[in-house]
Amino acid sequence: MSFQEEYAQKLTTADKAVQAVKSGDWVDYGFNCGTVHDLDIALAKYIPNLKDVKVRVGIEMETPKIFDVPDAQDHFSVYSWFYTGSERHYASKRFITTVPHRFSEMPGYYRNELPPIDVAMCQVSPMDKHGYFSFGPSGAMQYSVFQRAKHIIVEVNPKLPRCLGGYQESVPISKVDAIVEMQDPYVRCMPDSKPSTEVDLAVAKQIVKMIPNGACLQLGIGGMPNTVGSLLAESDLKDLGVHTEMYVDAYVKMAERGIINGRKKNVNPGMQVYAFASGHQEMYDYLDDNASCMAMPVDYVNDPRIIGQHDNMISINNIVNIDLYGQANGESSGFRQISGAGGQLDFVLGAYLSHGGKSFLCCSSTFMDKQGKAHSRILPVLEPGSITTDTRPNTQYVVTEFGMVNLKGVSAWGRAERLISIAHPDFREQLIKAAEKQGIWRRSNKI
Ligand SMILES: CC(=O)SCCNC(=O)CCNC(=O)[C@H](O)C(C)(C)COP(=O)(O)OP(=O)(O)OC[C@H]1O[C@@H](n2cnc3c(N)ncnc32)[C@H](O)[C@@H]1OP(=O)(O)O
Ligand SMILES: CCCC(=O)O
Repeated sequence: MSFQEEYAQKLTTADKAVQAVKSGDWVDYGFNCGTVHDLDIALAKYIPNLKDVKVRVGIEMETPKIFDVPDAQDHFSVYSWFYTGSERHYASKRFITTVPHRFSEMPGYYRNELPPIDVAMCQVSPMDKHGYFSFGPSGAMQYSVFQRAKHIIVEVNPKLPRCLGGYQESVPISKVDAIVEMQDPYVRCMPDSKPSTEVDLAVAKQIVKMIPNGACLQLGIGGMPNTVGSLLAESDLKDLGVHTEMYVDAYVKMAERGIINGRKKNVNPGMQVYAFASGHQEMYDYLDDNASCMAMPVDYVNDPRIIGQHDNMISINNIVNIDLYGQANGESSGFRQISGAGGQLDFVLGAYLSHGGKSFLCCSSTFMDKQGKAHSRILPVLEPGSITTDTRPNTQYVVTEFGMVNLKGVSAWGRAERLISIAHPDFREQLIKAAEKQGIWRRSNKI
């Protein structure tokens, strides 16, 4: 049978395809812009017939339609690898939970730890002449999701870029059980980022000064890494490389200006290596069939041992807050889950293993709540419920608009002193008093 004949045989409608889902099943929805679209609409109609379905999602750019099913918790629950606004805003409905993970380990969870997925679905780009569907910008762990899945449905999106890669970036038609074609195709984009503030720029400028020519970059999710990317795109730096979990818009600008060429990369020279890509249409167009970009599984990209092999690896990630011990929280506000750990710790660890490498955790010194009250992001201790994404010995550079400190090898006294020095001046006295009470303050100027 030719690939085209096999395609025709497996082609079905979204409404029929979702009938493969039974009560009690584990369903995987894809993630990022690879989250299914027409299949989601169909399942939202069908799922009220079912009970106890468990659906895995992550990095949702649009709220899945199943979230709006009436009495959702009577029919299914959602396990999110990484919250965005969708999960945050539905959290009170109690059908969503998060799954703590280190992203580099996730393919292993699917292969070895988790119950096999009963019905696995994701978006793919159109089949190539060899019978393969590309996972597009959302490869990362999709191959491992399919490895033990009992039933596989792909949703073909002709607008999804075909992302070339090293391995596990695509699936052959022989492994697929059903094919659905997206009716009004488009690729989901990240919401437009808020314009950079003076504070973002003050943080970004300090980091950019620390980046040498020939460095290899990882920019994390969120406002500040984004601002650093924009500054880098306008900089005179040379011969930068990319080895990053998440490919973001700023890399395109840097590559088009010739700032990124990967010439100095000692691993995968010349290639921009990434696990998934989240951004806007221009970036997706850039990635399409681009032989200088390499989509790789996340257990390769985020493996700290691989990250550490890159000389001058520069990792830049955002945090929600940090305490005077240097414990950094990148994912929650007390008990409220905001996002996820993703690959933050993978890159913090990997960059430190790199010859000349540095990891930067950044945040504004204060956070303004919805009532307009300012709160310090540098705290005496993390609030109850807050998650320690990076434990204290792993934290290296911490940056706010008031400065940058390096905590590696620094004592408890020294950490408190350094972190207070980059806190907002309005909070420094309060922090000193708290540090005294906690027994970690001595005007010592000792490390
Ligand atoms: C995908 C990846 O893993 S890339 C590799 C690295 N991985 C990571 O860095 C993962 C951890 N980091 C992150 O998730 C992000 O960088 C964050 C959450 C730290 C910052 O992301 P941003 O998009 O800049 O956050 P933003 O400032 O828009 O805030 C997001 C939400 O958190 C809330 N928030 C942020 N800071 C605080 C705070 N100190 N206290 C209370 N709430 C807060 C905001 O109000 C907002 O909530 P809302 O949209 O429901 O109103
Ligand atoms: C799907 C999970 C993505 C992440 O953890 O960054």
